[in-house]
Amino acid sequence: MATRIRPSSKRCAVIGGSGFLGRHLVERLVEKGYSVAVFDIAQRYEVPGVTFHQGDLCDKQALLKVLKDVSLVFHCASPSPACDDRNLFWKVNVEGTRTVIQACQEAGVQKLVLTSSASVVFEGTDIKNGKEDLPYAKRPIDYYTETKIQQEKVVLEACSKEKDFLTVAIRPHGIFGPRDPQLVPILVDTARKGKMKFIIGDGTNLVDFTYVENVVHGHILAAEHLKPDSPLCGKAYHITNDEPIRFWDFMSQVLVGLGYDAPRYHLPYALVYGIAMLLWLITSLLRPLVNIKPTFTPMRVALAGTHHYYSCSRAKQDMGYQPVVRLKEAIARTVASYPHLRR
Ligand SMILES: NC(=O)c1ccc[n+]([C@@H]2O[C@H](COP(=O)([O-])OP(=O)(O)OC[C@H]3O[C@@H](n4cnc5c(N)ncnc54)[C@H](O)[C@@H]3O)[C@@H](O)[C@H]2O)c1
Ligand SMILES: CC(C)CCC[C@@H](C)[C@H]1CC[C@H]2C3=C(CC[C@]12C)[C@@]1(C)CC[C@H](O)[C@@](C)(C(=O)O)[C@@H]1CC3
Repeated sequence: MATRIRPSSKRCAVIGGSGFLGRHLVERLVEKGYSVAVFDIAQRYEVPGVTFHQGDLCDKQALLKVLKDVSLVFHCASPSPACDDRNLFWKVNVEGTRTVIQACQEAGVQKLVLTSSASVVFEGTDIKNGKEDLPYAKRPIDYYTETKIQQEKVVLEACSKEKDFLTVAIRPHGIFGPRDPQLVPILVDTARKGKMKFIIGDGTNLVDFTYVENVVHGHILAAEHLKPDSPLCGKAYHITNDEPIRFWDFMSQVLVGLGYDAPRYHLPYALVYGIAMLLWLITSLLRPLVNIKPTFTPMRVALAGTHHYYSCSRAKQDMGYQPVVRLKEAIARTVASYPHLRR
């Protein structure tokens, strides 16, 4: 019987490696001596020693070419949550992830690390120190979350010691840091439009914001601890900064750091949420005619006005996780990295 020659455990592929998290992950993997192949629909940078493969993860043949000689795959690709395109989310996050699993199994990949999201358990109501055993959201707040739930289920169910294919899911929350295309740019855009004067709710809600290097650290630890006899097989792990902060204090620190005023006036949560729902409904109905993207979506308002912070004790226990960059330093580094967004 022909025996398959196993590729080195340091040969990996990063699907979605051109994105914000993906690129930070690629850079750290290279520093740690991994040989890295990036698979993404777009190539946005170059790193010596990293090979780039442009393709859609829904295309199994394209994936197979890249995965045939790697033992470890990180899957951190997703359409942007802002696109709100249900068909695209299902095609890429659910069907595409099934294709990734099939391609991994056919190519003989041994480990798959998925970037999921802590929002898979978020329904718009308070979560305080949430653990991984919270049930998946029954009524996910948007299409992105709906498909992140299905994606995580598909990946964790595929974990099989018999097939020599192990999977684990990392659930980060509110990733921020240099080059993030979402959090700081949207925040500054909102401030420039004069809409960041208001605090939604009483302003005391605690939230996790997680520095990108800590998220990267969690992914690599997960990959290195994922073994047939380890507790990680087929499980999900919260990775946070382990320093919940008031949502509005975080926003204020970033805004003030960039020279903008901190929000001051309070608006009732229920009122803003109601308006956001109405706007979402109207823009959805108008979508065939015009594509309007409201700043205040129901998801953003829910995130801004509720508690949502998560325990990462499972990651600490099973993989020795500890954040490597504290929040104060993380905010300072992030603010310094956006000189072009200063007032
Ligand atoms: N940013 C956050 O706050 C956050 C929080 C929790 C989880 N996540 C998850 O982390 C992952 C990375 O997020 P990010 O913020 O870096 O997003 P990003 O948009 O910067 O990166 C996603 C990458 O996926 C690629 N991609 C999209 N569709 C693809 C396809 N069909 N085939 C191949 N590549 C494709 C994009 O080109 C992009 O480079 C996502 O899975 C996201 O759901 C993000
Ligand atoms: C207008 C608003 C009141 C203030 C603007 C800030 C806003 C842009 C960010 C604050 C929290 C962020 C966030 C995500 C996107 C950007 C924010 C809404 C997130 C929805 C991106 C996808 C992730 O998977 C996420 C759901 C997660 O679990 O981390 C994010 C949650 C936080």
